[in-house]
Amino acid sequence: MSCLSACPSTHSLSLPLSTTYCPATEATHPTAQSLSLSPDSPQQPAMASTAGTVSPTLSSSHSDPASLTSSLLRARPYRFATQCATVDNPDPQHKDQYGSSSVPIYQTATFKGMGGAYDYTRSGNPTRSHLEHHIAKISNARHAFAVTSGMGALDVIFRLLKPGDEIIAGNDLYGGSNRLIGYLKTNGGITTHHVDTTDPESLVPLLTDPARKVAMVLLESPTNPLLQIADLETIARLVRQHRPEALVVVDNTMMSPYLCRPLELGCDVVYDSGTKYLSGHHDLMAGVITCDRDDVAKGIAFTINSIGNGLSPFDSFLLLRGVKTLSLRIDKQQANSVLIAQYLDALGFKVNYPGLPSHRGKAVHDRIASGPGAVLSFETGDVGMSERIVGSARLWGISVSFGCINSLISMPCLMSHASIDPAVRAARNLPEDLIRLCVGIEDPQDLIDDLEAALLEAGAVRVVDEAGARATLERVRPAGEDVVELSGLREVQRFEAGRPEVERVMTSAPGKVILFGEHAVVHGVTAIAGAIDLRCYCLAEARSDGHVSLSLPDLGYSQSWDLSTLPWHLVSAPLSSLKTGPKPDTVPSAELLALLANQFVHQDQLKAVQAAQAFLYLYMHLCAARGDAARPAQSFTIRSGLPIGAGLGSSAAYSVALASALLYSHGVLPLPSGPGAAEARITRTHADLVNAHAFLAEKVIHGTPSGIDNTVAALGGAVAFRRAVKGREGMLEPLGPQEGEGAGSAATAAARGIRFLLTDTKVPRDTKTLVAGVARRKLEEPDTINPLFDSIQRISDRAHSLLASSPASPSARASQLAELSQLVEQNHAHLVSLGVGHAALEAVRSTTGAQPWALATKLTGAGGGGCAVTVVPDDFSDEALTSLRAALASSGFDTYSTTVGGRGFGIVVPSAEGGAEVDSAEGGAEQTKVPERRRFEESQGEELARWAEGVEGWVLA
Ligand SMILES: N[C@@H](CCSC[C@H](N)C(=O)O)C(=O)O
Repeated sequence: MSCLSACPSTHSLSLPLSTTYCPATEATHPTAQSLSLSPDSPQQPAMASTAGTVSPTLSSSHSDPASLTSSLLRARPYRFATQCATVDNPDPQHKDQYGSSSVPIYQTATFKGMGGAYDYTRSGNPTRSHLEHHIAKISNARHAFAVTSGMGALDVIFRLLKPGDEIIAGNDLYGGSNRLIGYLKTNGGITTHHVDTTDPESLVPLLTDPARKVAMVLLESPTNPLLQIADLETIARLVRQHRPEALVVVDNTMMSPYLCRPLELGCDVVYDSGTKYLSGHHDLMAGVITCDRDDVAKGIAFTINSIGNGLSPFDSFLLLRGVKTLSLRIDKQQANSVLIAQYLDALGFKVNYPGLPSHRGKAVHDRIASGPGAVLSFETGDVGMSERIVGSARLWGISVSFGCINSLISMPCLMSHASIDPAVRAARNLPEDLIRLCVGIEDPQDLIDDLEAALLEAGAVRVVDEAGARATLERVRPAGEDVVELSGLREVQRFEAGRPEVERVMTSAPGKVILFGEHAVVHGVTAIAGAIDLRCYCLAEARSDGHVSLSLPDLGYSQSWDLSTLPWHLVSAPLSSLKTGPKPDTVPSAELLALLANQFVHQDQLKAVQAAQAFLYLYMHLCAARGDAARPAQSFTIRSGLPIGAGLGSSAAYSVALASALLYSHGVLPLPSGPGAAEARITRTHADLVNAHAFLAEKVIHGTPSGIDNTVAALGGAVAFRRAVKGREGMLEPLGPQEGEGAGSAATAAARGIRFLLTDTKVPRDTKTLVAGVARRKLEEPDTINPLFDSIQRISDRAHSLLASSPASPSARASQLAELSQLVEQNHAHLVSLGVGHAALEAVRSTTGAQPWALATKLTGAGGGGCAVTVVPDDFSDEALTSLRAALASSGFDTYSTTVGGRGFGIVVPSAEGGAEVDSAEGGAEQTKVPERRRFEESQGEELARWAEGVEGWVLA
């Protein structure tokens, strides 16, 4: 396929410096293998989708299934990793006469003859052209240029400016860029205004001031070294609106084209230091520039030829080789970074990393990029301590730069940002004690071990308990920080721990299954989810020792806190009304979350730490909202009858069970009552209050959850949910109980009572990557993906009306289930086409779809592994279900039989003659009787549900 010859501004002698890339023609697979292959073309060009399967509906309805399947496979553009690995420059001028597998190094200064493509390597070189073509391809850019360093790239870009022009740049930016900006001011008559680029509005006064000659906006996101986030998309829009002639230029080095492609967000020019992630091995210096505008490209090409800083043939070869493994390296470096950021965060350091839920810019970053990257920074509070940590590290190399496969540690103020005047650093709030970590591909445990040794040797942490596999550490806080804590402590010591209103409360909440619309829901399509009858259980009990504790036996976690040591001063102002709970747009306080993170000794258990953080946040929030000085001393034990982290809403079930236990035990909600205990009801208003609190807990755990999971867990039934996107309002419509019916009393949804079989493939998946992959395909292949979303919307709409109706007869019910089964099959086929299938899910489908069972199954949730959901018709016998479960178990899958659309959260209402009580309750009036407590704490899976059924007095929403 000859992309370049098809493009109007083909590589030519007059413009030999850059390669013009034509994404429309080359984004898809190359043509069949032939002798004219260019170097590095894949030997197996038909790389299948992730799932490797195509909708059975599509293939079976076509007269020639093989050819349709084949053409569908061929029509798909390669994914990013494949694009990186396949160097495929189809320009006939670049074909190698020997078919070399890698691009040769044209180590020559001159080329013989006249009128050829090349004459002089300063002006152009085939090895560099190959590299530039490749960079343009993976950046989805029309033009790309390779120069001798990242700063060389910025210099070339700055030469698009004229004396008198003005630049807007960030407060936090790389020291080398700042130095060049200073040079421009002194020698080029070009001035720069530094603003807070985390707030797009801060640019508007300069953009709209007619006296200002703003010709360029220079952005980094995340910034170097504070990892702050600039909303590139919004800023580009504001610049386009107010100053259309100005260029938006982005230093994308931290992200690379793998994680962020600013041209797609509306920016004009993007540059990367190729020294870093693109090459990956710190064995060359390079810079790359990409842009779409032909006039800008022409100016850049002119400068590079004039000053002669085009990348040398040998470095072009090395960089091309490095790019091939870009996504592979970043995936590993990023995964390591997340662990290291969590480790430092849990120790109580102030960590700057957009992969942490508490990062201020996380929501914006998640919108404009597909991963947090592999650079993070943290503060110790003391310059000397930071110097000792850096000096004590061994595996972490002390070095400037980042993006290398080896992990590096540095102090920006002494190294990469030393060229910024200390007074300017102080004015721009760049902490002198900041340590920057650039994470490599080593084993993360070795990295953490080395860091931990350095922290210990530097006196930044101390051991508080050496028992167990890993010592428990505590951060040693510099003197300045103690003052803050002490003032908090003085304040809280005025209060005494009290007792809860209800001495013992037991609650539960269901998990959920997404029946239709997963993935598409992210893009504004309706999703349908329903409550399942696997539940989470919470037991809250009074204690009298001034502590609050949390025990999560399923995660092997237990911790208690002295109430007087919690940072109460940060929640002294109530965050919400007790009547309505936290508002839907309440954002958890990053400051409080950061301080709460100091409270955990088990930093290595991410899920448990997140759950505990949500617990403390909710507990403290409720105490503050009650305005009650007496903070009740309580212990909470929470068990999960749901598989954790399998996409069945275990965290929402946890949040709802916890929120309801807190609200009832603190007396915010009265215990449900009715004319007699049997008629006790939970009202919709009370369920909404539980839901509002649970949503806050979900935000603490997940950052920006949609709210669908906690709503299903609180209210039960089924819901139709649509996100608000592109100015269209969102929707969260319960398909089950309505106000006045008792939150969960009426069987209005046909979903109630429909049996489903859930199968956990136990294949771990990375939801975020799968979601990002679909989003990327939507951008790259709108003509393929948008029709799939439209079809999923039609499926959800149909399911919505089916589930909202109540079939009048058994035959109507049978037809309803038959139609639901068809929708399940169709939705699954679309999900596979979106690329989120997995062989294990297909194995489940082939078992459930085989005779004698012949049931419809789809993946549920993120896909790529995880769980599958199978519709079980009413006439499907228990024996058949047992044999099907046995067949699935023999393939190594876990199965759960459930009904969907059942009841929401529940509470055990105390009764005088309840079940046998086995442990001593401490005083108190009302309390739930808990039979066979050991079974509650120790039984597994369905045995836990059986235990719960034995507890008398459940009232369910
Ligand atoms: N001595 C060099 C420092 C290079 S810093 C390299 C890189 N951009 C980083 O952020 O680490 C200089 O003064 O330029």
